[in-house]
Amino acid sequence: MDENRVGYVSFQDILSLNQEHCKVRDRQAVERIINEFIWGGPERMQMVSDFDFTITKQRTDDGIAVLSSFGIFNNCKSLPPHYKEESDKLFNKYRPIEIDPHMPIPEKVQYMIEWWTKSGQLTSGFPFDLAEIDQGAGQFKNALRDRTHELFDSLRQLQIPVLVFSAGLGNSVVSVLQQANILYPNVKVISNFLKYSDGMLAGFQEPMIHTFNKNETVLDGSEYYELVHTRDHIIVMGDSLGDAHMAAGVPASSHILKIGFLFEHVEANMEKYMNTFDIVLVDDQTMDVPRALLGLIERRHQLRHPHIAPNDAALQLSAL
Ligand SMILES: C[n+]1cn([C@@H]2O[C@H](COP(=O)(O)OP(=O)(O)O)[C@@H](O)[C@H]2O)c2nc(N)[nH]c(=O)c21
Ligand SMILES: [Mg+2]
Repeated sequence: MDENRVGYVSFQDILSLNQEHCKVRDRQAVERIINEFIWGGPERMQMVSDFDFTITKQRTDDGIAVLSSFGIFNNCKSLPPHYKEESDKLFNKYRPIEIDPHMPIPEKVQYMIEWWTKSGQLTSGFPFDLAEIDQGAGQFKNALRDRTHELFDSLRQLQIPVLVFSAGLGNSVVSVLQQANILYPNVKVISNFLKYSDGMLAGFQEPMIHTFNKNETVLDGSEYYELVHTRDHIIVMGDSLGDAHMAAGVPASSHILKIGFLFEHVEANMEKYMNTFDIVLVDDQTMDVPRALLGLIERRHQLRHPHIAPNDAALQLSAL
């Protein structure tokens, strides 16, 4: 990408990337990739995002804790008496393994398969009304990052496919997105969905999505893969280190920009986040940075296709 090319955008001109809480290890690399995105246009873009604490906030204005997608389910009133207790036992056993900094990933994978399998077995053999999830999820439709609606509107207008990846419970994810009115046709949720047999819950549908296969390799051969595999400009967003690998499985030549939202134990985590994500946003509860990037892509797109009316004044360069 030639820095002298007309329309080349320099890092220092993108205001949202120059904010104090926006940490970037390699500004030149980020500048280059953003310019690739701008020149490639919306047709080459896709977005891959984690759900829990990436689309939902890590910290809310009113201090109310946001439940994870599994948390929304576990909170449902009609679950059998010992469900929560048993589920907590599994959590207390496997969660430390999941985040153990010393255990090699292949070893962890076995444990994660065990965890999701046992959780599926526990989530079996009793009736359950999905409306309960809707009730629980409804509380969190307003706990999405500020300006999530604007982000999803732009993605829809630019026809950029969005993959929401969650190793959590898909029914909760879909319910929150639906009730927030952002589950547009360009948005696809890949996650674990409840299965029913003879009116009773029967665990989760295949394929199992756990922490370490939560990436585009699970899409192989699917309809969605066909839709996105030529889109080699990818924005990845997540709040956990593992989320940075969600685009694994896309062609090696792809340009991937990784945005990480860091909130807890900022100092202890900073180095790892900086080494893992291209852009680290510290306690940023908005979608302003991804919106700014889309704004640049959209603006160039409009210059090339002037017959397309600007659809969101807030996304013009002057507002970035
Ligand atoms: C099988 N299982 C996995 N988890 C956790 O759910 C998370 C879902 O993974 P995720 O959606 O990829 O990550 P995020 O929540 O960081 O956005 C995993 O990282 C696990 O820690 C689980 N959490 C609960 N409460 N119950 C479960 O059965 C269960
Ligand atoms: Mg998350």
